[in-house]
Amino acid sequence: MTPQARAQAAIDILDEVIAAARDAGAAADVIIQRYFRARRYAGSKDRRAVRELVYAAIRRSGERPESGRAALIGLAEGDPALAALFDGSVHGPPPIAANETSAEAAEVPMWLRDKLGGLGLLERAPLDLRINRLKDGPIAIEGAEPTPHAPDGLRLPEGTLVDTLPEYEAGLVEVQDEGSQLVTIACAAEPGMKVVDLCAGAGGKTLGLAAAMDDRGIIFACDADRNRLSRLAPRAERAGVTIAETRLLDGGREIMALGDLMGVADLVVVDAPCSGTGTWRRNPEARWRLTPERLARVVALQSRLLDVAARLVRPGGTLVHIVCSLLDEEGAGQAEAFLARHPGWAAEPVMLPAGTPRGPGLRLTPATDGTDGFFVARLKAPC
Ligand SMILES: C[S@@+](CC[C@H](N)C(=O)[O-])C[C@H]1O[C@@H](n2cnc3c(N)ncnc32)[C@H](O)[C@@H]1O
Repeated sequence: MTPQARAQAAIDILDEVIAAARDAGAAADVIIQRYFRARRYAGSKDRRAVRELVYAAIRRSGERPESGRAALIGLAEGDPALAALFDGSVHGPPPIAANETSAEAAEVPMWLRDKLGGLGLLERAPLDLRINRLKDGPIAIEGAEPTPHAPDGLRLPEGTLVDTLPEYEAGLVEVQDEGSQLVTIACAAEPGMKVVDLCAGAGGKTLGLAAAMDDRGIIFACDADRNRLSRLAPRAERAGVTIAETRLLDGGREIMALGDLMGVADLVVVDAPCSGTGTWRRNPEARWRLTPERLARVVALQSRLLDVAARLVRPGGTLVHIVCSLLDEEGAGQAEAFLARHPGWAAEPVMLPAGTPRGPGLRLTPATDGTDGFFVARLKAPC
C-alpha cells in the first residue's frame, strides 16, 4: 500500500469505529481485524502503520469526531508528513479543503472534562501479570519486572505475546492489571471464607480471590452474562482453582438464584458494571461511547446490585464495592449513597500500598499510581 492508501484505510476504519461507538457496535480492535481480513493484499507493515494512525487519531479526539476524515485531518494538524498525504492521488484521500472540519484535540469529552481531566487517561497501559501462588513452577519471562505496588505483579515488555508463554499455559501467571490486583487484595479474602463474587464476568478477580484463599472455602461466581461466565471454568482449571462455583443470574431478578445465600456470606464482592472510564487508556474509543444517559443507567444498576449484595452479607460481614471508573457518582458517591440507604453499615479503611483516600474508599488513577483507574470501598454490615 502507498502511504496515501494507508491514510485512506485509516479514514475508512475510523468511520466504522465512529459508527460503532455511536451504535454500541464492535470495538476498534475487532473492526481493524475485520478490515484487514477482507484485504489480504495488505502486508504486516501496512497493517501496523494503519493501526498506528487509527489509534493516534482516536487518542487525540476526546469527543466522537464527525467523521474518520475529520479525525485524521485533526491528527494531520500536528504532522506535516501526514498532511502531505492528502494529495488526491489514486487510493489516497482528496486534498484538505479550506475550512474543512477537523476534530478537536482533547483528552476526554467536554462534558467530563472537569471530572476526568489530568488523570492520565491517555497514558500507555502496561502489560501486567499476576503470579498465581496456587501453582509452583519456574517463572523466567524475558524482560519481566516486578510491578511497583502489587506483591505478585509482573510487568512485561510491550508486545510480549502472553498466550504463547509456557508459564501462561501452565497457569503460573494470569493477565491482570496491577490496579485490578490491588483492589482484589483490598477484598481481604481469607482461606475458609464463604465469598460471593456477584459480577464475576470471566473471573479475573475470582481467580485472585481464590489464590488469596489458598483455594480453601467457597466462591460463588455469579454474573448475568452467560458468555462471560462460561469462560471462567477453563481459566479456573488452568489456574488450579477448585473452589469457584458459577451461578448464572437473571438480570433484574438476581435474587432468584441467590435465595440460599441470603445473610450467609462472609464477603460479597461487587465488581460492578460501570462506565469503564478507568480503563480508557486501554480502549480509548470508549470515550466516544459514554453518554450522560448511559452513565445514569449504569449508576442506577450499580446501586441496585449493591442493595442485592447487602442482603447476602452475614451480620458483621463485608461488602466490597469496586468500579474501574474514576467518576465519583460510580465510586465514592455510590458508596456514600449506599451507607445513607443502609443504616448500621460502616465504611472500613482500605489498606493498600497505593491509591488515595476518596470519600468512604480509595481511588487508584493512572496519573498517581500507574494503574488502571479504580475505586474500592469496604462496607461492613452491622453485627
Ligand atoms: C466490571 S465487569 C466484571 C469483571 C470481573 N469481575 C473481572 O474481574 O474480570 C462487570 C460485570 O457485571 C456483569 N453484570 C451486568 N449486569 C449484571 C447483573 N444484573 N447481575 C450480575 N452481573 C451483572 C457484566 O456481565 C460484567 O461481567
